[in-house]
Amino acid sequence: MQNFKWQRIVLKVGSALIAPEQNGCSSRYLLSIAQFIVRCRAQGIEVILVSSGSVAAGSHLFPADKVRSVAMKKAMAAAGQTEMMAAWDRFFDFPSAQILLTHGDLRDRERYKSIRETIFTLLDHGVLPIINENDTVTTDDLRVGDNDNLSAMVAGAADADALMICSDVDGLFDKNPNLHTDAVLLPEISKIDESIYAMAGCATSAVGTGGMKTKIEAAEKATSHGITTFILNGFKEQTFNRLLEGENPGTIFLPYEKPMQEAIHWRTHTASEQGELVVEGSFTEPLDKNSEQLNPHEIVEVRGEFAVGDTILVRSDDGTKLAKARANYSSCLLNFIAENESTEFSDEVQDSIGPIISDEDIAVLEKS
Ligand SMILES: Nc1ncnc2c1ncn2[C@@H]1O[C@H](COP(=O)(O)OP(=O)(O)O)[C@@H](O)[C@H]1O
Ligand SMILES: N[C@@H](CCC(=O)OP(=O)(O)O)C(=O)O
Repeated sequence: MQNFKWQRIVLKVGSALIAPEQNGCSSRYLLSIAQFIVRCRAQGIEVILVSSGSVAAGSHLFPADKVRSVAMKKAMAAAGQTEMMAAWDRFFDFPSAQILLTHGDLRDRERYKSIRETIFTLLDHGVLPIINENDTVTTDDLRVGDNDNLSAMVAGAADADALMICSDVDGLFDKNPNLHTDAVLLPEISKIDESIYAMAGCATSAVGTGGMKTKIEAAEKATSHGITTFILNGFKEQTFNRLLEGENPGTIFLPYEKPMQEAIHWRTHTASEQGELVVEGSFTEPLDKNSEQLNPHEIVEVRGEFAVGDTILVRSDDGTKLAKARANYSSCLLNFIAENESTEFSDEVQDSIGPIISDEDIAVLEKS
């Protein structure tokens, strides 16, 4: 028996729970999840719902006998999203709000802060945020691609205490339980490493995206921010009763004892790098204390094209990933000053613009 004390939770619901027959939305499994949301709110726990299912819900509106192009899947998402919102709304006598996001929104620091403020304002006014990826507008470059990772980014943005990923299996098993009858459920994970990822297989349902791999990635993102993460079976009503009784009905991933601060967590797990700065190997530790000392002649290579404000990966010349940082210079200007032999010129530029990377906007990475 555990004693859970949550103030704010993010509940992620997979497609198989929304549209088990891919024939519009079904209330079959949503009722017990909706009741859980109502009971949490009655106990003063704030809830944010991340709901998949728009593609599966919209599927029945399009011919099944044709190959489904990307454009058709986007159309299914657009049509299914309204069905999915309507399906949730039927259960609640409080208002809900739809938020559709892409990775392009979350990795931009200003838009990320704006999303945070909107979520907090909705919660302050008793409105249930229902979040999904904005599948209709995403491109390969802009998408998160799966709602497990999206829900972990949302949990970080919302300062949640717990992330509950509701799926079609009881939790994480040592191998895929849909393929191996002897698979064993792992009730508690205290450290996520390669051995945990090695157990994760792909989705086996027609509607799921990412399988267990993306759920473990989500758990890693969330627990490093101090957010307890669960993988749960959303098909079973008892899952939610047990949670409310303080029991773990699935797999619990314990939070890091020393969670990352919000800005560092965002830079590490949500912002994606637009380019790379390869620096001399001598320029290493402690990077978060001496990053401002980086001088242009220690730059070995500028990779990719990036603008001021983008996130860049700082790598040492032996290939080690050192940090993710805010680019205070565009790739174009950095190339120019790195190639210019004159120290006087680079000093002048730095006097006017400031350091190439700043101690305030850097997330040092574990060496890899
Ligand atoms: N080690 C594992 N433990 C549990 N499930 C696993 C494992 N490896 C692969 N899976 C698969 O992951 C699926 C859940 O992921 P997915 O279909 O993407 O669900 P959702 O739609 O809820 O996100 C399970 O149905 C199962 O087939
Ligand atoms: N954004 C997509 C869901 C993508 C996704 O991650 O699905 P799932 O693995 O079922 O959580 C949709 O609404 O259909």
